[in-house]
Amino acid sequence: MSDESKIATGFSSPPCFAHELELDDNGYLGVDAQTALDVVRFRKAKRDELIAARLKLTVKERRAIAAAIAAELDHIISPAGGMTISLYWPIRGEPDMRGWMTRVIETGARIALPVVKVKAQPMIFREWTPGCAMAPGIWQIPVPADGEEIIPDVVISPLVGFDAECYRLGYGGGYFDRTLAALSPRPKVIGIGYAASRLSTIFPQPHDIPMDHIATGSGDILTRGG
Ligand SMILES: Nc1nc2c(c(=O)[nH]1)N(C=O)[C@@H](CNc1ccc(C(=O)N[C@@H](CCC(=O)O)C(=O)O)cc1)CN2
Ligand SMILES: Nc1ncnc2c1ncn2[C@@H]1O[C@H](COP(=O)(O)OP(=O)(O)OP(=O)(O)O)[C@@H](O)[C@H]1O
Repeated sequence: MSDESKIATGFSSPPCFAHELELDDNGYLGVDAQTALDVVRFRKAKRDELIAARLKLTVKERRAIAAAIAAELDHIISPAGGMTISLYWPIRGEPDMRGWMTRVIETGARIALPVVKVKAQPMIFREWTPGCAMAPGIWQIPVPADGEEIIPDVVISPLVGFDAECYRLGYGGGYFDRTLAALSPRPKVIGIGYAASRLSTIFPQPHDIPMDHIATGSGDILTRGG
C-alpha cells in the first residue's frame, strides 16, 4: 500500500467503497450511474475496434487459429460420451468451430447451441447435429429449429474481447451472463477468441461472470485464478 493512501485514510487496508454501490432494478449490487455509463461507452468502442481487427484476418489465418483452439479444447475438456457441450454458430469473424463440433459428436458427446427465446432473458440450449433443421434466431443467427431444451455441462462462448482475469466482452446483450447466472449447477465455461483481442481489463461489473478458461490457440491457455 502506498504511503499516500495510508495518510489519506489512516488505515492499513484500502478504503471500503461499499457506499458507492447501490441496488438496481434487478435487485443486484451495481456501481453508480456515471461509472456504469462510462463502462458501456468503453465496451462499445472496444467491441467495434476488436471486431474490425479480427475481420482483417485472412480466411487461412482464421482457419489455422480455429484448428489450434480445437486442440486446446481437446486438452481442457477431453470430449467423451455423456457430455453435452454448447458452442455457437459463427458470425462476424468468430472462430469457426463447426468441424470440431462434428468431431465431438463422433466421440459420443452431444453438441448444443444457444437460443434466445425471449429478448433480455437467459438463453436456452437445443441439441445440434450436422444437417439438423435450422431456423433464423436473434440477429438471424441460425439455431436448431426444434427439439427439447437441454442443459450443457460445458459452455464454450465466443469472445469479442477478454482480460487476464478471464472476464468476457461479448456483443452487449448480457446474454451469456444472464444464462450462466440462471444455470445451477453452473457449467464449466470456456471462452474462445483471438489472442489479439486481449484487453488489460474489461472493467468487470457486478453482473459479469468470469470464464473458467480462455483458449486462443496461442499455446497459452488462461485459467481463472491460475
Ligand atoms: N455466434 C454467436 N451466437 C450467439 C452469441 C454470440 O456471441 N455469438 N450470443 C452470445 O451472447 C447470443 C446472441 N447475442 C446477442 C448479443 C447482443 C444482441 C443485441 O441485440 N445487441 C444490441 C446491443 C445491446 C444493448 O446495448 O442493449 C445491438 O447490437 O443493438 C443480440 C444478440 C446467442 N448466439
Ligand atoms: N444477470 C443479469 N441480470 C440482469 N441484467 C444483466 C445480467 N447480466 C447482464 N445484464 C445486462 O446486460 C447488459 C450488457 O452486458 P454486457 O456488456 O456484459 O454484455 P456482453 O457480455 O458483452 O453480451 P453478450 O453475452 O450478449 O455477448 C448489462 O449492462 C446488464 O444491464
